[in-house]
Amino acid sequence: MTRLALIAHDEEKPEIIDLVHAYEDLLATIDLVGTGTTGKRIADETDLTIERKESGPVGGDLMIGAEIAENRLDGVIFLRDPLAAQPHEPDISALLRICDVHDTPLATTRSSAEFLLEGLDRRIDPK
Ligand SMILES: O=C(CO)COP(=O)(O)O
Repeated sequence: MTRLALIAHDEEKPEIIDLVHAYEDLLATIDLVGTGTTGKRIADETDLTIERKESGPVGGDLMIGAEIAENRLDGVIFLRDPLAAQPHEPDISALLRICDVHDTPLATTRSSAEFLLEGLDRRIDPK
């Protein structure tokens, strides 16, 4: 089954909730995993089931990165706040880097996330 990680910084959480609502039918067919707070918001505010790792700043980003290293993930949507420094910047950099190492599709903005989801949709259900 296709497995996708969903992560958003606090300023971007409304955006990821909106994105998830827009693609809820597709996402219901995908195995979802998220960082702690993002995952809780998705679980509380949609009908989707999502596995929750730790919160990003306390290791969640690294836990997602570990799944990439194990080739368990087909994609990562990580809506980052481009205007605020994060205390766990080294963990964020590690996650982005390991996506590059494994050529795991990574989207860090709304529009690129939509491209990623459309691509996963075509892969799941070729037309
Ligand atoms: O900080 C994050 C990503 O770097 C996201 O973590 P939360 O989903 O727990 O807020």
